[in-house]
Amino acid sequence: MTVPDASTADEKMPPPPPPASLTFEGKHGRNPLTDAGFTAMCRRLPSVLGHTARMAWAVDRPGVVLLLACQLVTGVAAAVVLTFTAEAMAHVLGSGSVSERLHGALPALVVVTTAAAVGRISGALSSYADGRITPLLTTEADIALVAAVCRVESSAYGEDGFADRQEAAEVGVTRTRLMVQDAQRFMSALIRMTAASGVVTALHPLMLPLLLLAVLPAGAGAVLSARVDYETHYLNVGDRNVRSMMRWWATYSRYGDEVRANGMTGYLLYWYRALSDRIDRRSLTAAPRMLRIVLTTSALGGAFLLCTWSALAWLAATGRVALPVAATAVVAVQTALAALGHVVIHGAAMFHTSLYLADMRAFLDLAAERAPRRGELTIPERVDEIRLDEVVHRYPGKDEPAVAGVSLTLRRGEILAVVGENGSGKSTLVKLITGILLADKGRVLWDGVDLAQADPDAVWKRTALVPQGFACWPLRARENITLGQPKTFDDGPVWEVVDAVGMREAIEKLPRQLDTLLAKELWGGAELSGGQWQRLVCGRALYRRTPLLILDEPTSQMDARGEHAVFLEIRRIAAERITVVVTHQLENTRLADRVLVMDRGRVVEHGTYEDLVHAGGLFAELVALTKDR
Ligand SMILES: Nc1ncnc2c1ncn2[C@@H]1O[C@H](COP(=O)(O)OP(=O)(O)OP(=O)(O)O)[C@@H](O)[C@H]1O
Repeated sequence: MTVPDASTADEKMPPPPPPASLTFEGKHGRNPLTDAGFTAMCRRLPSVLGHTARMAWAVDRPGVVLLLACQLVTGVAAAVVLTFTAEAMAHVLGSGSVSERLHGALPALVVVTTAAAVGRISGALSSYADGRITPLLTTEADIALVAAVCRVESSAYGEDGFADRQEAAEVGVTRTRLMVQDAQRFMSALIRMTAASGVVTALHPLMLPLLLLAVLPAGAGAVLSARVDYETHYLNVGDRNVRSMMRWWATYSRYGDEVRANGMTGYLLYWYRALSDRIDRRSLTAAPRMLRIVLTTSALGGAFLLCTWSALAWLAATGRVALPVAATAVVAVQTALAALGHVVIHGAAMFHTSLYLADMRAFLDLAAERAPRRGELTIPERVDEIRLDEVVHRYPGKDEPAVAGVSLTLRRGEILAVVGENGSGKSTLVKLITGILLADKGRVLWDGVDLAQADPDAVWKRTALVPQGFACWPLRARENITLGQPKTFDDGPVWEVVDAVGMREAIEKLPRQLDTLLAKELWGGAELSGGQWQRLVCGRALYRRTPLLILDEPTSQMDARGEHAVFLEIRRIAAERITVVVTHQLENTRLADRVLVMDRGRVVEHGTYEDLVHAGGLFAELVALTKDR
């Protein structure tokens, strides 16, 4: 394992700590294998088949009809091949000259050839139907997952095990691709097996039980291997989740400068390798178990198979079955054996896939439970007053509330500045005002409507937010402004906000102006500076023209000109809305009608800039600190 460069520079430095050991546990961590034995597999198969069939039916009905028809034709063709093989054998091994015997067998051989050809064609058509259905099915599952995550209450992200369950569900989405294939192969093998078993049983009743014995060990082996594989996957979910996040953070071009200039590469690679080693170790522990399972079940299967062939030889040698019948039996046994083997193998594969699909479905159920269920109340177009009544919010796992009993009234036309030291609860307060988070205690009322009972979409339709950590969408410049509200028929309103945030010159210099893709690291296009991005994000909020405008540290990366332009615009449009600005630039609070000072989740001071600066409290202290440099 490589030790990071920074540490090796000093021999006495302790080795870096390994990544924390994470397991897919938490309160949702219940390994589904605890109830997935062999009987559970048999019980699960019809429901998994049914669910897949319903999903497939919803996305491609003609494809499903084609698939089912092909399965049926394949089965009938297999039965015809076997039946007419028996007839052909009877002629070939019967009495008469060679040419007479061949002549007699000819019609049956023609039927066998035709049925075999039909079977092959329907097999090819089945694969075609699978190829049609599977991509649509995977896309549907994928979109369902993305939509579910986008809709959950934002508090769900902080829930124990939520991210790991999402990661497990992502694997379920990728495994959806195998489900139709597994189901199709299972069904086709089942039909072929039924046809062949009928023929075999007709030849001698002893043959079928012997055949079953020959393939059952292989089936048990496949199920046991699937369990071991899933168990390993289950143990690795947490580590894989962290590893893929680390991978993204370490390789994302936006963070490349920090990684390089702070000498992080060595440690990040150590981290990445340590996690990968841990995952590999678990997988390698599983390998000998798998080998033991395969060897044991193969040996058992081989022994039973020997018994089957010996029994057939004995039946023929003792005259219990006629020679032509014995010859057909060889073909039928081969067919039944192959089909039975496939039934068991593909049944086990479906069981395997169904374990992952179960994770996906369980996550979708969880996400549905976490979807907002607040009520249907709507919010008027124009909001005159937002009132907070003793509002408290505590994040899960925290002892202290982030907002600890805040009462406040915001009125239309007013600008409120919120200040306070790091961690004092400003951003949390903003999230409570917008209904992103709901109050644990107390109420947030928009014109008398309690946000806990209001339709969140109605609330967010009337909200524009510049969050502290904003997104630089890999979209065109235009969509980076209109995203969330693409209402323009021409670019007039877009240019208006571009002007308001002083970005006209920068946008006009882009190769395709508003059409320029702002995603250099992905597909070319252009890149903006940090401050330019922040101006654009402010433009995005201003473009919405909503009754509530909230800006959380909106100008932290801007130059003086940008900051001036943004605050001028905020002032200009303030009469029409309620505006909240969170800032550490205390001078900027001069533009506000009122300043709210927060400390440890509480409002400790409240007034105009002039009042507070002379009040000798926390605000005055913070202002003095900004001047003492
Ligand atoms: N998602 C979260 N989960 C758990 N705790 C959180 C979360 N977000 C914030 N906190 C905690 O809540 C408290 C208030 O955080 P908040 O982000 O509201 O502070 P802030 O005043 O906006 O700070 P800053 O000035 O640094 O932006 C902090 O103790 C923080 O650790």
